Parts: sequence; C-alpha cells; structure tokens
Amino acid sequence: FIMNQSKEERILNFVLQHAVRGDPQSVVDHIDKYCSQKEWAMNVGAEKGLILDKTVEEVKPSISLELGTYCGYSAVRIARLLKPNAHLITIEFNPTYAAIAKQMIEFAGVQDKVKILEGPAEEIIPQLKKKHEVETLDFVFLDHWKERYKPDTVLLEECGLLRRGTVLLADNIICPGAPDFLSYVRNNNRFECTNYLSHLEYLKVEDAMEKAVFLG
Ligand SMILES: Nc1ncnc2c1ncn2[C@@H]1O[C@H](Cn2cc(CNC(=O)c3cc([N+](=O)[O-])cc(O)c3O)nn2)[C@@H](O)[C@H]1O
Ligand SMILES: [Mg+2]
Repeated sequence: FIMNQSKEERILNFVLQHAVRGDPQSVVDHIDKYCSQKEWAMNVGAEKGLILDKTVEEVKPSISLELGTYCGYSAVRIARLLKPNAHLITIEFNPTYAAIAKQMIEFAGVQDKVKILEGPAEEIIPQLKKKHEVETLDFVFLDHWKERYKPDTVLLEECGLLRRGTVLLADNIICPGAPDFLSYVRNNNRFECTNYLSHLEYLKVEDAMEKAVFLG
C-alpha cells in the first residue's frame, strides 16, 4: 500500500501489474477486484455495468459520449463492445484523472476507439460539432457531477446533438441521486424513460440507472 500515491494511481498500478495488456475485460475485472477488495471507488461497477453493457449492445452506437471519465472503467467497458469504426468521446475535467484514464484505456488496447477530452463538459459539449466533427450522438452515458446531469442534457439538446432515438443512460439515480435530472426527463414528453433498479458499486446500498430516449 504506497501512501504517497493517490487511490486512482493505486487502481491503475494494480491493473498494470495484474491485468492482461490488450484485454479490456481483464482490465474491467481487475478494477472491480481491487475496488471491491481493497479500496472503494466510484466506477459504475460490475452489476450496473451489465445494464450499461446491455444498453450499448441494444443501441449499437456509432458515436457515443461519456460525461465523467474518472479512471476510465466505463470508457473501457463501453469501448470493448463498440463495432468497428465506432467511437466514444469521454469528457473529464480533472487532469489527474484524465491522465490515469488515458493509461488505463491504452493498456486495455481500446485507445483507437476512445477520445478523452479534458475540461468541463459544459465547455466541451458546445465544441463537439465544429471542433470534433460530431453530427448527432447515438448514445450518452452520464456519470459526472449529479447536479450537472440536467443542465448538460439541456445543453446537448440546445447544441443539436440529440436526434430521434438518441439514448441517454444516467448512473446514480438513487445514490447520490440526480433529482432535478430525473424530474426533467420524466416530465418532458420528448423523453421516453425507463428505470433500472440495481445497487451502488461494490456495496449493498440501493442505486438505479435511468434510460431516457430522446423522441426528437
Ligand atoms: N462538469 C464536469 N465535466 C467533466 N468532468 C466532470 C464534471 N464534473 C465532474 N467531472 C469528473 O467526473 C469524474 C468522476 N466524478 C464523478 C463525480 C460525480 N459522481 C459521483 O460523485 C459518484 C458518487 C458515488 N458515491 O458517492 O457513491 C457513486 C458514483 O457512481 C458516482 O458517480 N464527481 N467526480 C471526476 O473525475 C470529475 O472530475
Ligand atoms: Mg457513477
């Protein structure tokens, strides 16, 4: 247990030392092993990760966006399921976390499918069309600050990044909770919502994910 390292560095080093390079499933499994046995961390985890997997397999997105990269656990989890030539853009505003995630994504061998953009989502979302050649998004995974879920959803719509059928999937609907996002999408007749009850990563605490399909 190396004290002068951050928890995120210890997670990365555990993966670098024990997981199989180039094997995204091995990276995902080793992050889950470390965070369930040694130190809790806010990765979406294995149980909610299955809901994420099923949604990605259902949508078969060509262009996906993730808000809140953290150590890259869900970026690797999503990228491992993407079809050839499909891409994930993931936004992370903490440079230390972004550097960890970059190494995690490269070790997993999915770096050709993932683009990490550093900065606050509210600044980067308006740049996606012109600067990052995005037309519209097929899939969005929300896992950043919970009070940003609603404003950034409104921003995505205002920037013309949602099209009929774009699927949003939001983590932590119960814990820590995103009440304004939940009431916004559930009371907005332009979203079709589904709730998936689950548990908080690595704990017995209840949590849920919300799927909100944009109806155009
Ligand atoms: N506006 C933003 N733009 C870009 N990145 C952001 C933004 N806000 C936070 N982030 C980044 O998301 C990452 C992860 N993150 C996520 C959160 C919010 N998520 C949680 O707080 C959380 C908390 C618990 N929990 O407390 O049990 C469980 C979870 O699954 C969670 O996602 N805060 N930082 C961090 O690296 C942060 O820099
Ligand atoms: Mg989360």
